[in-house]
Amino acid sequence: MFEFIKSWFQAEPVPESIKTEVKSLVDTNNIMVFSKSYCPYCQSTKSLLDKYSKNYKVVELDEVDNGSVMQRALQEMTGQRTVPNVFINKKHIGGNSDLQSLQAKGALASLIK
Ligand SMILES: N[C@@H](CCC(=O)N[C@@H](CS)C(=O)NCC(=O)O)C(=O)O
Repeated sequence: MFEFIKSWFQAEPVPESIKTEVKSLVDTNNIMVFSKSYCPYCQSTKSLLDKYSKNYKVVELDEVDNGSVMQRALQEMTGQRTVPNVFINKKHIGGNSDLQSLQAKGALASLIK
């Protein structure tokens, strides 16, 4: 048990290649969503984005090989560990609640355009 707790706190550093992969996804997609397929908050985010365009990029972190390491890279980059983790035009937006509040303020449409 102690070993398990120790390994949790002493996780391997995130490889540069994974950080580069995450940055590249953010840089090459106007709307980038890091998601998990079973996550209800992610579903809300995708439903909202669908109203604007189907043309956004989603990576389901639970369905790709390096998903958990990508999630750690995102935490290092943004301070946010949870999904969805949303970027619009390379800018970190935050999670579903952040996206929904932009929508409620009427600020999302202009951000996406
Ligand atoms: N307030 C957050 C809640 C997001 C959240 O709690 N997501 C869960 C998945 S449904 C999560 O990331 N849990 C940790 C994990 O999956 O590693 C938001 O609005 O995006």
